[in-house]
Amino acid sequence: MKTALRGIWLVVAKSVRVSPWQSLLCMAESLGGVISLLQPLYLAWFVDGVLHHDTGKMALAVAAVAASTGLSGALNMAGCDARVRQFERVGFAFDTEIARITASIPTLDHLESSKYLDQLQALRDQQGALGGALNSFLNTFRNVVFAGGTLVLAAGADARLLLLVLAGLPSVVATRWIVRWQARAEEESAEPGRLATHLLELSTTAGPGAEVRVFGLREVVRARLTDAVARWRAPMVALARRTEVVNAACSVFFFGCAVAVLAWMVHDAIRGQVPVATLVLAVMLVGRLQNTANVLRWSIGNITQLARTTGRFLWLRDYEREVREAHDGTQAPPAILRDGITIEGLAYAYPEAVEPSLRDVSLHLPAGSVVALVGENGAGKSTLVKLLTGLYRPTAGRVLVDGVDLADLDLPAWRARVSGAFQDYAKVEFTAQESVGVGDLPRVDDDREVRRALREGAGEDVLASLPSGLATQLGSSWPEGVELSGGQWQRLAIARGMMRTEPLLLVLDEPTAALDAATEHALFERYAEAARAAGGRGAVTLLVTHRFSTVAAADLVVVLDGGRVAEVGTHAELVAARGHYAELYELQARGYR
Ligand SMILES: Nc1ncnc2c1ncn2[C@@H]1O[C@H](COP(=O)(O)OP(=O)(O)OP(=O)(O)O)[C@@H](O)[C@H]1O
Repeated sequence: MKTALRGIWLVVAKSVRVSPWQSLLCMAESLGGVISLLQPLYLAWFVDGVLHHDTGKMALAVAAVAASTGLSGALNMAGCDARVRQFERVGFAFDTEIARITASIPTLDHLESSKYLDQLQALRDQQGALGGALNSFLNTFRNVVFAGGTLVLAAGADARLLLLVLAGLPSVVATRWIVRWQARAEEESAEPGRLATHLLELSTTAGPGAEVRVFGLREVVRARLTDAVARWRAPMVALARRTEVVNAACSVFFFGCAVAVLAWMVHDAIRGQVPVATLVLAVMLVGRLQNTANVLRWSIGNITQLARTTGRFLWLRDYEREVREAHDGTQAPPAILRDGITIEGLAYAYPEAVEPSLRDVSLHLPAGSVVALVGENGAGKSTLVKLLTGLYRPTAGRVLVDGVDLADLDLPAWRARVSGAFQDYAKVEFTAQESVGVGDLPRVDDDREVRRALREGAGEDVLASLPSGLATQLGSSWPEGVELSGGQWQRLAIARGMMRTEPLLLVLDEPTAALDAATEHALFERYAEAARAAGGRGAVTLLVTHRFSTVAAADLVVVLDGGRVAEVGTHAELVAARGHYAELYELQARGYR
């Protein structure tokens, strides 16, 4: 109930914010409903006038029917029109807000959890549904007003008619089941729905298209897609079938009761105990009373649906607030690093993961140092990088920036002092200038800076190959857009990471995997030189790589193994120690001989 009230308040407040005047006009429909409510009464007056040869009463009844029909028709039309318009505008306002909230959640954890992804999928699947929630509320409001009026009219005509309200109760109870089935069906559909979207992407986008064809996966993908779509639709189809059966049973029960009550009243009318006008009114009201039962049913259904839809939105909003509050640090990051970054007992487990991916990691990354992070696939390197950049919240332990806990720092301000290139780099399909320039938004239009970043990020060749230079639109799906190779996209991502000139933490998480070993080595040497030259700022440069030739140039090498720190030292120290690092280094060196 509390969720439903919160949901109603949410949609009504949004509607008023979008347009107070249209919101008011939407209510005109309910007023029209109230006016038309009294029509059976006018008909009863008319019948009474006929029976008692009272032309005045007949004329009054006709005038009342004509006036109420005209007025309620006009109000209905105006209200309905306003409602349709308002419903779209409110839906759009909510969809925009969902996009804003999703993008502004400062961490990435929610995008790694299937529970959160299912909720987001349900919100995305039901695009415009929050506008529909306003519609549901307005319908419910109109229906409840109408139902209440009908009940008053029925009670005034003959109390036995109220028995028909009881006859409608099974359908009200059934609605609660239907709503529950509906919720379960939506939940059951969410995961296969995501799978179907993923498979559709696999079979219709160019990127995975090559592997799908080379490995002959078309049939497998098609079969899985058919299965996923079937699993996606099946709960809904089953729900529709069950709902129809239950509804039909409820209608049969109601009409059985209605026939019995009317027969009872006819019996009394024959004996002169019930006036004919009342009988006419009763016949007219039977349909409306069934409607009243349906209305109550729909209202429960509508409000529960509204509560569920708005509940997902409120969940998203609350989640964003919760994440923001968990990162409520306000301290500004230091202008320069003096001590460096200290990691104390850090652990991280991905949402729903059984085992933590990082545990008990303690390290000191001295100010001004170039640190190489190595380890086999799945050792936890990228996870550590994301914790240092504040993209994940540690499960345990902390990260200290010059002695200040990262949790106490203002997260956006810390992010503004972090730069780099990531393993899952983004293909930003803007112009080349913007694609690189967004690495430092205030200087996105500064083409000298963009060219410098391209130079430092080994992206000059890419620029030279673009037909309109920095003005070239990237991405073949856009008009005159140019597609780039994987390595070219990656170089642009590296250049983007070079846009900020004063980072305190520069992260290079395997940004060079698509480059040859010599280019990677040269690039890293350049980073290391630049980092040492900028030693006054104390920036820490963190390079994640699998190439040991590159690692040798680092001041400090950290070896991760199974989520723990296995070794720490300089390249020379670790080779001399003849441990895991020396073994991996020797293996790779042998490969090059
Ligand atoms: N989104 C995720 N959800 C659950 N587990 C994850 C997720 N991402 C990574 N992991 C797990 O965390 C562990 C560490 O992964 P991480 O990506 O940090 O390794 P890595 O050392 O960077 O590997 P690679 O060299 O392959 O990039 C792995 O066991 C991986 O399965």
